[in-house]
Amino acid sequence: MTERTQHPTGGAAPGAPTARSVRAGASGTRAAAPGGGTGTLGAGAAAPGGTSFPPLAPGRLPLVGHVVPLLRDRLAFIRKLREGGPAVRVTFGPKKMLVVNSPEMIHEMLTVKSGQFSKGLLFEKLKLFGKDALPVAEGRPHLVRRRLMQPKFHREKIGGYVTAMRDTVEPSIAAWRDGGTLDLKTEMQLMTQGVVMSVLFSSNPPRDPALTILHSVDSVFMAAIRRALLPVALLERLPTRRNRMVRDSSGVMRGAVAEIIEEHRARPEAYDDVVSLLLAARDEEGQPLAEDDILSEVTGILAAGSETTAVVMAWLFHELGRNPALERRLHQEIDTVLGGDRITLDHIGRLPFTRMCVHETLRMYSPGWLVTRQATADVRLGDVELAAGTDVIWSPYALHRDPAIYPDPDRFDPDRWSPERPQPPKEAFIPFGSGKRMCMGDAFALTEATIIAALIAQRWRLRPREGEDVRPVGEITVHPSSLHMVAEARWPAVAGRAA
Ligand code: HEM
Repeated sequence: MTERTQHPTGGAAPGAPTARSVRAGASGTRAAAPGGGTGTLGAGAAAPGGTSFPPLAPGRLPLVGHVVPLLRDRLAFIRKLREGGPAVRVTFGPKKMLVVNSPEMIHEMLTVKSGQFSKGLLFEKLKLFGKDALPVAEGRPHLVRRRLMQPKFHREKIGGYVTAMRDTVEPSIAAWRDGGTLDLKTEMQLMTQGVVMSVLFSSNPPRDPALTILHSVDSVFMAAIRRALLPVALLERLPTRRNRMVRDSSGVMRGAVAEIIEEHRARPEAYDDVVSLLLAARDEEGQPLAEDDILSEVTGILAAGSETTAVVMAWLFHELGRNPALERRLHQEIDTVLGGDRITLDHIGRLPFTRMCVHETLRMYSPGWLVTRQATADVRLGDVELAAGTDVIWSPYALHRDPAIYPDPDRFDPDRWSPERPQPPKEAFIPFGSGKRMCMGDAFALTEATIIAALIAQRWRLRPREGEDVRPVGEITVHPSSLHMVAEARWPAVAGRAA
């Protein structure tokens, strides 16, 4: 597939249609082209003032729009849209959306023009986790919450989490059986959920209750992405079995979080973590946060911080499993720097190849394949005018696999990140987003990923399971269709020894 259409500088690729109209379609607004055009583009001159009208993506059917290619393969669909140039229009039934491909336009939207955008459709649906949780809150409530929570995520603070992160994941890794088969995505989910819960909420439930929480978070995530892409919102309100399951899952998840909060209330002196911070917070009138707000916030952090890092770790070991030469380099680095020692903060800065592997996984398998925004006012992005109400999509996954920015984008090549090689422009590598809504857990995630990678590589080689077809699937994150790997002890004498 030729995916390349657009240069990182945002210029249209050879063969991409030339724009001539002025207004990108907002939901419910007719996308009018001057001269009574249909809104689709033919070759034409740019409108006066240098405004362009994004083309409609090919493959649209009457009534359903682009639902068919989307249903067939979400990730292939979103990547293919890059062929349409810097921005392209899609429709899902009556929903009209603008997909922004150009790194410069994405950057503009997330940074200098962020005040003219709300988080949009996907995050509306993610309110299933709590209506004002940090990742979905808007305006002043968002700002206040972000300022409140930020101290727990500062880079300097993260160094203090290293021991707790290591101690949380080490026992599970040490308990793997030599020759045993692992469901790697679930293993990683349990580990990253465990890290968030123990480091930020001082709670580390045993495997079975942890699995229950995991499944309920998964089920709510799946519902959110499905609902965001559903052509008709009404369907999510019907009393179907699926919708009832979502409500039940949400109840399970919030119930587990409520227990943690209750324990913190009962013994406040025993804790100094995110939950204590929320319990101690006072608003401008000196009032504590409402119980429901605390619940939403804790649930939001749990959801935002577990699945993302988990899939990155699963993909990292999948790639190492099929690239033995890279795996050997990782093992060499770990053996040289750590030897048989337990990882500490001091080691983390001395693992450049491990960090490059994490970076390359974040590029190739950026967990966010679909991020939304909605224009809250008429706004211009690049040379495209968006009417207030326009729904926008951008895709870290598609951006990071653009062959014009990353040659041979489907090849796992950690050396791309070597300081000797030319680096992509900073707007073109944004797995954590950018601007005021940028991931608050970026440093947390990178440290955690390095620790997990090092701990696994210190003890194990993870071999692909024969005959397994591992494909990326676009759910809330880009996750493997199925990923089982066989654990082979690197040092059989110590592999089974619990930490
Ligand atoms: C590899 C792991 C991760 C990736 C790739 C990732 C990615 C992202 C992205 C792309 C956003 C911004 C979405 C947008 O612009 O609309 C975001 C937001 C957020 N992330 Fe992460 N994330 C990761 C891990 C974490 C972790 C570990 C935590 C916390 C423990 C976390 C907490 C958050 C929060 C609270 C927000 C909302 C920030 C705001 O709206 O102000 N993330 N993340």
